[in-house]
Amino acid sequence: MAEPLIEFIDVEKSFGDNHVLRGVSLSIYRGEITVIIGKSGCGKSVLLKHIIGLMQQDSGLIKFEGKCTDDMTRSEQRTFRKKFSYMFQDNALFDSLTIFQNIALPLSEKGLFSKESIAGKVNEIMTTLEIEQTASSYPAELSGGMKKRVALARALITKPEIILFDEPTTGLDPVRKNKVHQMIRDYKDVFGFTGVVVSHEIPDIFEISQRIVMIDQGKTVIEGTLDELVQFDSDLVKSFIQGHKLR
Ligand SMILES: Nc1ncnc2c1ncn2[C@@H]1O[C@H](COP(=O)(O)OP(=O)(O)OP(=O)(O)O)[C@@H](O)[C@H]1O
Repeated sequence: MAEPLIEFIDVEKSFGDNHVLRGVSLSIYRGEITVIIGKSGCGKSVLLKHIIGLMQQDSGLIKFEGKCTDDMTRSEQRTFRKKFSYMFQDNALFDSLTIFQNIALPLSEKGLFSKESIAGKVNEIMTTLEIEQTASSYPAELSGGMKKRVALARALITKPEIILFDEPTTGLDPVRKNKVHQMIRDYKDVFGFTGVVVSHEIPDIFEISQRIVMIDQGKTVIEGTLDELVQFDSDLVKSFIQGHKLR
């Protein structure tokens, strides 16, 4: 099998007495969508934050393309992390910017595009996500579902190589939820990005993922394809894939 793009080996993380990650090992492969599932509070968001460098593990190794992050210079880590885009669970939109400006921000920060080119890209993605009518609104004026789509547009606008999605469809109605899943799949087919998705949308999310990682009690219970998961003889795994949302 190909070398993982991102690899966790026995990663541990505690917050005071709260031992959240107790030895998480997993592999993320290039061009695949990997979904991370597990009970609420088991450490899925914490895991994503380790990938993007917002948190540092207490022990264990995190590798990017075979190289330990601990052995990288800060500049090497920055270079790798520039390939990432992150869609936060709380959307993390800037309240003082309009929706248009929020979506345009990652492009204008790069300083590589003309105003016209940025406007074209932003308008295109807003149309695809059916939020074009919100361009001059502010985040506080939008519903939760609309804010999700704005955050999704902002994560996709730079066409990043790796996108981390933290519950991209929470709070959306079933039609919009399917649309977002479909969009993630379509974008992956067109741009070939690598996706890591934390989701409670089981089993719907399995339709767009090639690899599933399940975390329980701070450890990886299983990782593999849906077929491999189905074969796995564990009541916990079975109840998850049968659609129980163990919240
Ligand atoms: N910055 C932090 N400081 C202290 N504790 C934290 C911090 N971030 C997360 N935690 C704790 O880590 C645990 C795991 O949180 P996390 O948000 O990763 O769970 P999750 O699996 O993503 O949950 P959910 O499915 O509900 O979003 C929780 O007990 C949380 O309180």
